[in-house]
Amino acid sequence: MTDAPALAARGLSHRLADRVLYDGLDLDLRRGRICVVAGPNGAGKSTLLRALAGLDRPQAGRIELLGDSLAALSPAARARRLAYLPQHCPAEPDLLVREVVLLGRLPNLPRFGPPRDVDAAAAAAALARLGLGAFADRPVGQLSGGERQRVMLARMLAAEAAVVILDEPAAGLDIGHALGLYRHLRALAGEGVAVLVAEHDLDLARRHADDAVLLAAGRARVGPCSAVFSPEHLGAAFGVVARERDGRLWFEAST
Ligand SMILES: Nc1ncnc2c1ncn2[C@@H]1O[C@H](COP(=O)(O)OP(=O)(O)OP(=O)(O)O)[C@@H](O)[C@H]1O
Repeated sequence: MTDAPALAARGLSHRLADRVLYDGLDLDLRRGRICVVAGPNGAGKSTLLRALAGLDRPQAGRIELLGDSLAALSPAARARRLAYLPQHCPAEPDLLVREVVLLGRLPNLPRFGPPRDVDAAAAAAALARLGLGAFADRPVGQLSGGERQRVMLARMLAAEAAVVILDEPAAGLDIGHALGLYRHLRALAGEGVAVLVAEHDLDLARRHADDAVLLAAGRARVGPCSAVFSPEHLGAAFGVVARERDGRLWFEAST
């Protein structure tokens, strides 16, 4: 693994008509590491993730993906390097689970070419990894919300991208599957992928992140998870009283 970040953002800014979401934000995503983005509702997490994924042009700043300007890459070239799982990810309900997962290989296919053996193998591996083998031939519209979320995760894994960006992937998952999700993300990181996740569950975030971004009230704290997600910073960001006991966070409404 090289020391160069897989994705490097410098000076990112985003302003709404009436407020700033972030201004001059610098962030490096490194292979082998999980970075978690947290912050109150409306703080700008999804906005930041969309910019880092190349879906929206940042209002200011620049982003490099594996050494190239993100803005200069074609959508297909970008998607071969970076996979993005949005917060709400619709899927055609009649498609079979195996077909949805195979769609994750689209950026890798030769132009107008059918899936090759290598694509089928990557999709099958992603299905197996998420424990979805038994669902492979079911229409995705028949699955529960949590099952569908795992299918979308498998679709993202099938792309075999160097950087993965996930917007609240644990939302709607039971605790077992949420922990399983982070186990998969840690395994991905162990394979040299750079992982960025927006997460509302601060205990999950603190347990699994190496690095962190805390967005609140127009300010971005960026750095090692242990420093950024301190009780003091979290309490201030969410407007609550935060304490740490036995390594766990406890929150109370501030009076
Ligand atoms: N197209 C848009 N035009 C104007 N404002 C927008 C637009 N998209 C998002 N916003 C606003 O930008 C702010 C940040 O939205 P964003 O979705 O990034 O927040 P978030 O931190 O992901 O929130 P949540 O935790 O609720 O998912 C919100 O106040 C939202 O209303």
